[in-house]
This record gives sequence, C-alpha cells and structure tokens, in this order.
Amino acid sequence: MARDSFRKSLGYALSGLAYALRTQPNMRFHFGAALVVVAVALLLGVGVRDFLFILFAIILVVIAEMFNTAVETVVNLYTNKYHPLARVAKDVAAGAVLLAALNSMVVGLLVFYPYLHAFVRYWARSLGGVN
Ligand SMILES: Nc1ncnc2c1ncn2[C@@H]1O[C@H](COP(=O)(O)OP(=O)(O)OP(=O)(O)O)[C@@H](O)[C@H]1O
Repeated sequence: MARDSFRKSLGYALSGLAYALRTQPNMRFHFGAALVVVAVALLLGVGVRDFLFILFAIILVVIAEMFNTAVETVVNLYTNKYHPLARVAKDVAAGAVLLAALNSMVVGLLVFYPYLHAFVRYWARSLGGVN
C-alpha cells in the first residue's frame, strides 16, 4: 500500500519535471548548461567538495525554475487578465530564478578560477610565453 502510494507520488513528481522540461525553454537551457558545467568539472578533475558546490548551485537553479513554472501556471489558471498581484507573483518567482542563477555564476567562478588559471598558465608556459 505505502509502496503503491510512493510509486504514484514519484510518478506525479516525474511528470512535473517532464512538463517543466517540455514546456520551458529556460529549463532546457539550464539543463544543457548544467551538463556542460558538470562535464568541464569532471574534465578538470575538481575535488569532491567543489563538485558538491557546483551540484548544489545547479539544483538550486532547477528548483527555482520549477517553482517559477508552478507560480506562473497557478496565476494563469486564476486569470489571463492584467492584475497587479499576478504581476507581483510572477515577478517575485522570476526574481528567485535570477538570484539562483547569479549564485550559480558566483559559485562557478570561484570553483573554476584556480583550475582555469592553472590551465592557462600551463599552456602559456608550454608555448614558451608567460612564466
Ligand atoms: N496576468 C498578469 N497580470 C499582470 N502582469 C502579468 C500577468 N502575466 C504576466 N505578467 C507580467 O509579465 C511578465 C512575464 O510573464 P509571463 O507569464 O510571460 O512569464 P515569462 O517569464 O515570460 O514566462 P515563461 O517562463 O513561460 O517565458 C511577468 O513577470 C509579469 O510582470
């Protein structure tokens, strides 16, 4: 019984995730960017802690985007006419996505900077440039 109910809930949750991916171009962009970032992190061999920071930042953006989609959907269900509160709800939800995205950029810069710096120095040195 409990297992059936868990399976059903999991199905609903996965269909919510699939809906967001299918209908939200931003969500697809976040997923694409996340794949690239994870691939670069693996290529550079970042440490486990740094990898976790990156993972948390990525997941935070995806979660914010999904709540944004949920808020937009509920607002659209309620009204398709202009309403100042509808604007506030959508703008606040969009603001959450923006914050999560800015956070992921800062995390990415802080985590990747030493690796990219070392990488650039290595190539510069092997090309006989900067020491
Ligand atoms: N019913 C409404 N009343 C008032 N303002 C609205 C309403 N619907 C949307 N807006 C304003 O338009 C902006 C964009 O709304 P919209 O629903 O197109 O979101 P979006 O971010 O473009 O959606 P998507 O993620 O699907 O691209 C909102 O952030 C809000 O400022």
